[in-house]
Amino acid sequence: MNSTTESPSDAIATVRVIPGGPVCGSIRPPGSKSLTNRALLMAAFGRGTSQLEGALVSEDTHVMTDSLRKIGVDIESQDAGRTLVVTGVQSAPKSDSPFDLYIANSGTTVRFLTAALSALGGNYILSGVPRMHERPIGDLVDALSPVVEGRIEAVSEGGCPPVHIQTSGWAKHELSVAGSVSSQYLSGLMMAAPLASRRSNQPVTIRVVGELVSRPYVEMTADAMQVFGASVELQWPMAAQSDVAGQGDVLVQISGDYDAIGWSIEPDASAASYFWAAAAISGGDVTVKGLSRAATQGDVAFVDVLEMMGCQIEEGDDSIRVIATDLPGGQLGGVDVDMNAISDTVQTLAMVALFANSPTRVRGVAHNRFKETDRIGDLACELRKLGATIQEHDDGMTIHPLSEPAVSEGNPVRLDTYHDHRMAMSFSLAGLRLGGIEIENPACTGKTYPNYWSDLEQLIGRAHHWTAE
Ligand SMILES: O=C(O)C1=C[C@@H](OP(=O)(O)O)[C@@H](O)[C@H](O)C1
Ligand SMILES: C=C(OP(=O)(O)O)C(=O)O
Repeated sequence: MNSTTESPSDAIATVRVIPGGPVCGSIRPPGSKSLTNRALLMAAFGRGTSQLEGALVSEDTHVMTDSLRKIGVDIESQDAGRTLVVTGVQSAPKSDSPFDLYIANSGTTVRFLTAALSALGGNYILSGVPRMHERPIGDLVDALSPVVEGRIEAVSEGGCPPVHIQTSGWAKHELSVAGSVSSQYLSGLMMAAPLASRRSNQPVTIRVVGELVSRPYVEMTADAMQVFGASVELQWPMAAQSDVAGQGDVLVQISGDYDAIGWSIEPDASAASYFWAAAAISGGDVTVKGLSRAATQGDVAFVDVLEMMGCQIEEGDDSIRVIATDLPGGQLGGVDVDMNAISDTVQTLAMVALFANSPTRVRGVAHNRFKETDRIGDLACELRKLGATIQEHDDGMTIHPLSEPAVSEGNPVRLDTYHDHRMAMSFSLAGLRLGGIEIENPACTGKTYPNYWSDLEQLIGRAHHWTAE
């Protein structure tokens, strides 16, 4: 076993975070994945040249930029990719054969591109890693099939990628989509709408049939579209109407087009959750810079959950600080919380919950089973390896305080990450308190946070232990 401060490459087999005292300090996470991929898409099809500052450089944004470049969008990269200068295209790229676009395991990329390219027109095949070919996109394809001039198909079993698109755009301007599996379908359709309006000169109306998960991401889409100059009217059903057929539906009306803009992208709030949780778990005090409660990203609400558990939250002009040095009764309390709106932070919360003095019930996240991995079943399986008692529910889980850990420095336990960046980053938090946690394939954080391990080392002030293959 060796100790180094370098970020892991694929040759690194495991990482161990060395437990220690309170984590105190401040950090600015890299740019938001969700905002970077939205901004790239709208700039790519906007009128003129946009400049995006503070962009995320990671696998999920690489596959978006690579795909856009492949179809003729000019993207100039400056400052190691953190500044992107994007010149938009307005018409379908010409090619005799389909454009083969590789989207790895990026949900935003495949869902946003599927909708946008079907509206732009052209011939494309979008494919990714094996897990991507198990992640549903059928509801989006079903929404587009009656609307496109041409054909669109998700060819893997159960309506999953690869996606084959051959269209000359949308022939209609009214669509219905289901939103119970992912909000990215609706976000994709919303962002594609201005491309369709260009041809028809008509506003586009989208109706969401039934439940819609991850609402803040749809609000983020609407906000970002407006920044780029499109007009978006989002109507949320009143609670009292939601039992009446057809009247409980979310309705979106979109008109206008995308202009070229200069835009500064917020730091990633889901990434920030690990640092806020590090304070909570270790009895520390951590400030995340560049985010406030007014951020466009719903995941800043993770600090509200930590507040319910007993942490103190302090908001600065451009920062949020989590203080856990003086918890009531000296301990975190368990919570019963609906995380439908902030589902990417469930794994983070699960780690904090292990160190609370009462159980934590997470509700409303059945859609977490369709992400990079089954983030309910697989998470429960790994937590049990640590000796935790976990109850799995259809819509979430109950995490009991870890009274007798089955892991220690002398009795190490290897945790699988399932190629899920959020598994790896979350497990590092348990490592702040428990010796012997070996996290397999730490390089998988590259999906959204390639420098996670070195940033964590810097914040906690001690090096991790790495083992090579
Ligand atoms: O629109 C987005 O940028 C995202 C929406 C969420 O997905 P779901 O809508 O599938 O929950 C989230 O989990 C994902 O990381 C990013
Ligand atoms: C669910 C996630 O990503 P995506 O759906 O964009 O692949 C995530 O980043 O946690």
